[in-house]
Amino acid sequence: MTTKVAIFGVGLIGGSLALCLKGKPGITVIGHSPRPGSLSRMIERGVVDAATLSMEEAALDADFIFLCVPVGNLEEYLEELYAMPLKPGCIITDVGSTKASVAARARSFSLPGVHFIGGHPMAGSERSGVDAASTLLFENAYYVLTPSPDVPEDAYSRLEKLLAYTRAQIVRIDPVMHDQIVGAISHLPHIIAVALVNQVCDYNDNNELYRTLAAGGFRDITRIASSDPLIWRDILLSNREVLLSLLRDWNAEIGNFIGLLEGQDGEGIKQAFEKANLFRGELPERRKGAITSLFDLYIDVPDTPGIIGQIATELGVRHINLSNMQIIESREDVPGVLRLSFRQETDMERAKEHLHSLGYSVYV
Ligand SMILES: NC(=O)c1ccc[n+]([C@@H]2O[C@H](COP(=O)([O-])OP(=O)(O)OC[C@H]3O[C@@H](n4cnc5c(N)ncnc54)[C@H](O)[C@@H]3O)[C@@H](O)[C@H]2O)c1
Ligand SMILES: O=C(O)C(=O)C[C@]1(C(=O)O)C=C[C@@H](O)C=C1
Repeated sequence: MTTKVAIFGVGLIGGSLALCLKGKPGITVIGHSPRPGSLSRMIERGVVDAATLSMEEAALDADFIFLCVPVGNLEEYLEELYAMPLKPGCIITDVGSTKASVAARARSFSLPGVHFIGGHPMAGSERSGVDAASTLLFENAYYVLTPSPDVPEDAYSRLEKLLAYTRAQIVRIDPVMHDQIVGAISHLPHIIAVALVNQVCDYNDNNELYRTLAAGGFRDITRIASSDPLIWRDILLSNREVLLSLLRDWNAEIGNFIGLLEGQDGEGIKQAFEKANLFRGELPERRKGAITSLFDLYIDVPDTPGIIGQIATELGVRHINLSNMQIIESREDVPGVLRLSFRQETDMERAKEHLHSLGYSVYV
C-alpha cells in the first residue's frame, strides 16, 4: 500500500522534508506550488516524485499534507483544504514558525476522520528556496508537534512515525507555550540581529571602515539577519503580542547595561558575562546535522598551502571519520583556527591525540 505525502510549498523546509521522505518504502511524495517556476525547480532538483500546479490533485487521496508555505498563507490553505473531499484518515500538518494562530484556525474546521496537527522543526537556515534544501537539515534537531487534545493518539503516532525519517527528535508542546518560548529563542534573536546590522549599516554610511573591520563577533551574531524578509515579516506579525512583551524585557536588559556603563560598574559587567557564559555553556549539544556535528576540535594552523589536505590525510589513513572542517577567520599573515567536526566522540579523541603528537595545538 502506498502512502501519499503531499507537500505544499517546496522551499527550504518543504524541500528538506521531501528529501527525507522520497524513496522511503511505500512513500510517494507529491509537491505542489501555484507557480510554474517553482514546479520546474523542484522537479529539476529531484526532491519530489511528482509535482502539480493543482492543489486538488496534490490533496486527492493524500495520507499526509504538509503545509510548508509562509506563516501568513497557512490559514487560507487550511480553509481551502477543509472545503475539499479529503481522504478519511488524512493528517494535515504544517511547519510554520508560530503555532497558536494556526492551531486556533484549524479548530474551527472539521472533516470526518481528518486531523490537523501543527508542527515546527527547530532547524533551518538563513537561506531559502528548494536549492538550499538538505536531507540532513533536521537530523538531531527537535521537531515540535502541537496536537489539540481531541487529536486521536493513533493519528499522532502515524505522523510521529513518518517524521522518524527526518531523524529529528519529536517533542509535544502546547501551541501557546511554543510561541512564547520560540519568540524568545528564535524570533527575538532575529529582530536583534536585524536591528544591530541596520545600526551598523547607518554608521557605515559615513565611514566604510565599519564594513571593512566587521569580523567574527559581528558575523556570528548577525548571520540570521540575512534571512528571508517575507518569511520573517509573517512570523513576527503572527507572534506580535509575545514579541512586544519580549522587546519590553529586552529594553530593560539593555537599560541594565547602560546603567552598568554609566556607573562604571566593572563587577556588574563581569557578572553579566559570567551568568551568560554559564547558561550558554549548558545549552544542549544536540545540533543539526547539516551545519554542525556533535563533537568539535579546534587546531591552530599556519595558513600555508596544503595544510588542510595534510591534516585530512593524517586522519583519513587512520580511518578517523571526519564529518566537516572549517577555517575560522584565517588571514594570510596570522595563524588560522581549523575546526574539525566529528559525529563520534571516539573519533574526536583519536584525532586530538594524533594531531597533538604531530605537534599541533589542539583544543576541544
Ligand atoms: N527558514 C527556517 O529556518 C525555518 C525553520 C523552520 C520553519 N520554517 C517555516 O517554514 C515555512 C517555509 O519557510 P522556508 O524557510 O522553507 O521558506 P522558503 O521560501 O524556502 O519556502 C517557501 C515555499 O513556499 C512557497 N510559497 C511562497 N508563497 C506562497 C504562496 N502564497 N502560496 C503557495 N506557496 C507559496 C515558495 O514558492 C516556497 O517554495 C514558513 O512557514 C517558516 O516559518 C522556517
Ligand atoms: O539557523 C537558522 O538560521 C534559523 O534561523 C533557524 C530557526 C532558528 O531561529 O533557530 C529559524 C526559524 C525557525 O522557525 C526555526 C529555526
